[in-house]
Amino acid sequence: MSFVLDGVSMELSGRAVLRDVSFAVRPGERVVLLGVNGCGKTTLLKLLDGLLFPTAGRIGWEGAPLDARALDDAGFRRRFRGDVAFLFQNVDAMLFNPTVADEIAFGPRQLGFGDADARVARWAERLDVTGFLGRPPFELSGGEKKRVALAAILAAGPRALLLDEATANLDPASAARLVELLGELEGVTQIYSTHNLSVAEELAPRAILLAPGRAGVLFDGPTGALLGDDRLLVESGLAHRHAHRHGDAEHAHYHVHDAE
Ligand SMILES: Nc1ncnc2c1ncn2[C@@H]1O[C@H](COP(=O)(O)OP(=O)(O)OP(=O)(O)O)[C@@H](O)[C@H]1O
Repeated sequence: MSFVLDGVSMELSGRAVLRDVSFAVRPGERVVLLGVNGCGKTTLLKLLDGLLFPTAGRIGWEGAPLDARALDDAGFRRRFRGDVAFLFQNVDAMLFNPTVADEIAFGPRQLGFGDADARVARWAERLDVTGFLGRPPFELSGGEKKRVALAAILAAGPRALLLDEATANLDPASAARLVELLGELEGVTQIYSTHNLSVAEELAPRAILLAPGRAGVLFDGPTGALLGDDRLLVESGLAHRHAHRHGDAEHAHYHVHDAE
């Protein structure tokens, strides 16, 4: 699945959240959107999911405009919603079935897949939620809910994934397993948002850096190159330069804020 943003700006309640952002994502590509809280990562993912429409500029999906008119068309909407899945930062908004098993089966059933039960078993196992299948999603922990929501999304076989802070509130082992699993999804276009620099390079080889109030993107290129660029990380607010003295010598350190 390909996506194109061309000069996209977004205002929310009269405030400029994104200004003149342009980039293209190729089919099967993996990209991580990086930036401090409030720089517009979630807004950008919502634009790519057709949940919001830009104030200026254009968004394309698979070579066609992604706008309100396109999504008014039932055929386009069915294709788009069948192919593109969004993991919300707040997964509570996504879980509404009486049991975890029903939650994971919901998408495959809606799409008329005959193998819904097999999909539930497969994705529950891969996301390590088999032990919760009979329980109501609302009583699970935050990290458990996130794994259930992802199993539910993946069971429906999306071809593009928009993941808002996918590893936030997962313990280190669960986060590592998730990153590994996402890396195994061949041919699925994946766009992540995170402010966690320590997972960025494992999530995607390409990073796009946003900063609040800045036009365009600060960086678009190899994730490793961004992580090695202290000046840019400081400029974006993801790291800060801290100078202090030992006797006559001054030392400068870069501190990276990558706590969840
Ligand atoms: N509905 C809204 N009305 C007005 N302002 C909004 C609305 N939604 C978001 N914003 C503002 O837009 C900016 C970008 O928000 P967004 O959620 O996209 O940031 P983010 O980069 O995902 O942040 P975080 O890392 O905290 O999730 C923030 O300053 C936020 O306050």
